[in-house]
Parts: sequence; C-alpha cells; structure tokens
Amino acid sequence: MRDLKGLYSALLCSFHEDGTINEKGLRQIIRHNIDHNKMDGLYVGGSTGENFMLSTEEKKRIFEIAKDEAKDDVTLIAQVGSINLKESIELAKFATDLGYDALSAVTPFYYKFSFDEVRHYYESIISDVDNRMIIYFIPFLTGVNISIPQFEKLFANKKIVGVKFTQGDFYLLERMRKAFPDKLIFAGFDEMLLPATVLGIDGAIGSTYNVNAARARQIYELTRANKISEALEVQHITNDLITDILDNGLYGTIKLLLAEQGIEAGCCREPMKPYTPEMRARAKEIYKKYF
Ligand SMILES: CC(=O)N[C@H](C=O)[C@@H](O)[C@H](O)[C@H](O)CO
Ligand SMILES: CC(=O)C(=O)O
Repeated sequence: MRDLKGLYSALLCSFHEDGTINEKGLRQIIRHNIDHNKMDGLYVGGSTGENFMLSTEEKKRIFEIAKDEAKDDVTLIAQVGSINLKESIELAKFATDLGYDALSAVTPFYYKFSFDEVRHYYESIISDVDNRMIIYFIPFLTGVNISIPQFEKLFANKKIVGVKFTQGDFYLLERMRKAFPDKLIFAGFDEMLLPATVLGIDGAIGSTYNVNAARARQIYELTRANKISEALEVQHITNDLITDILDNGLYGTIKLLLAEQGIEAGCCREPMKPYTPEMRARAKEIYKKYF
C-alpha cells in the first residue's frame, strides 16, 4: 500500500466556455503538477475541482482522466463526498476500481445532519470498498463541525485513516495531533502551511500548489528542518500571492496563472462567473509580480 504522506495539489479542472470538460487542458494540468510541480500526489474531485457543480458522469470522467494521465507516478486521492449518499457510494467503488490510493469525502452539508448521520454516511461509503478514507473537514464552507470525541468515534473504523483539516484553529489541530498520533492529518489552508507543519501534520492538500508548488515545498521542507525564519520568509511571499489571488477570484485566477505558463487551464464552471477583462489583466500582473 502506498504511503499517503506528502504534498498534494487539489486538482483544478479545465472547462470550455460552454462548461464542458476540456480534457486536453485537464491532462496538461495533471502533467504540470507531476512533471513541473513535483507534487507527491493529486487530490481529485475536491472543491478546487469545482466538483460540487458536476454530474456523476462528469465526476467519473475526471477520475478516469486523472488516473489515465498520472498512472502510478504520484499518489491519487479521490474526493467522492456529496449529499447524495448513493452517488458517493457509487463513486467510491468507481475510484477504487480505477486504482485510487485513497478516498476522501466532504462532510455531508446543507442540511443540519446529526453526528450519527454523519457517521452513518462515512461508514456507508467505505463498507463495501477495500480502500482508505480521509475525512474532508472544511467547516467554513460546510458549516459542519466535528469534535475530538466525535473524530475518535469515526477513527475507530480502521479504514478511516486521516483527515484533511481545512481549519484555522491551531488549538484544535494540536489537540488532534496529540489525540491521534497514528492518523494522517493533512493541512488544507495553504496560507498556514508553516504553523501547521510545526504542529506535526503528515502533509498538505491545496489549490494554490497548482501554481505555487516550489514555494510550498520550500516552506514544508524548511519548517521540517527547523529553519523557521527562512520558511517564514517564503510563507510571507506566498501569502502576499494568495491574498492577491483571493482578491481576484480564487480558482479562476489560478487557472489564468497556469494559462500564462502555456497550460490550457480554461474557464470555471457556472454559476462561477466568466473572466472579465479586468480579471485577466490583474492575473497577468500577479504573474509578473510573483513568477
Ligand atoms: C476551499 C479551498 O479551496 N480550500 C483549499 C484546500 O482545502 C485551500 O487550498 C485554499 O484554496 C487556499 O488555502 C486559499 O485559501
Ligand atoms: C483542497 C481543496 O481545495 C479541495 O478540496 O479541492
């Protein structure tokens, strides 16, 4: 079984202007992450992949393309979560059959599900597949919080091997690290890679690594080598960049930055808005400033 630790790009998906998947562009983004960015893995079908706006068939197609392009070059995690549990179960089987190294599922969102319902959801997704599950914990978008005792109940299932922790609460992160030394914790906020690394994460999964991989690698390795002030210099530049990206529209700007490097990263999926001339111009300025 493949070691899941390391740095992952949350894979973007390239779309044509009419919203259909641009397969050529998607393959280019995948290759760029492997060959140029030297990522340890790809997190496929996450928020960054605009997954929650796609049909089941489109989600499957993206899992297929990513596996076909990446082969066994890097670790592949398939995000299969959705509030349609039947769909999640189907996608978990599909990705496992394709040979994905692990699964991940966002906490079920929109309705105020009880913890028992959340637990049932995870147990159902993995019960019939021979694969590992990483909980996708992102309370600022889902509104779903999980306490340490609740994580303990989820982690009692040996197939649930870790969590993608997209949360800025470092007290909770420290408590998680102490409580679950044998589970994998992946940091989900690229802005806070340095402090999360100090607290002993096993890796990180992020959208900005699609373009800012070299700096992310430096932050991660310098921090692990206890060269904190050097790492902080790189985190400062990174956070200037991330602030500029967020200000101009997160996923669209990352795609426009990839386009500057000759990659057909395409558009975002509606209801995300099409690029305006101002947004394109600003992305060019950001590219010149940081790359
Ligand atoms: C919602 C979302 O995209 N979260 C990502 C990972 O969890 C992050 O990589 C952020 O995009 C990034 O840290 C910028 O805020
Ligand atoms: C990590 C992240 O952004 C994702 O879920 O795609």
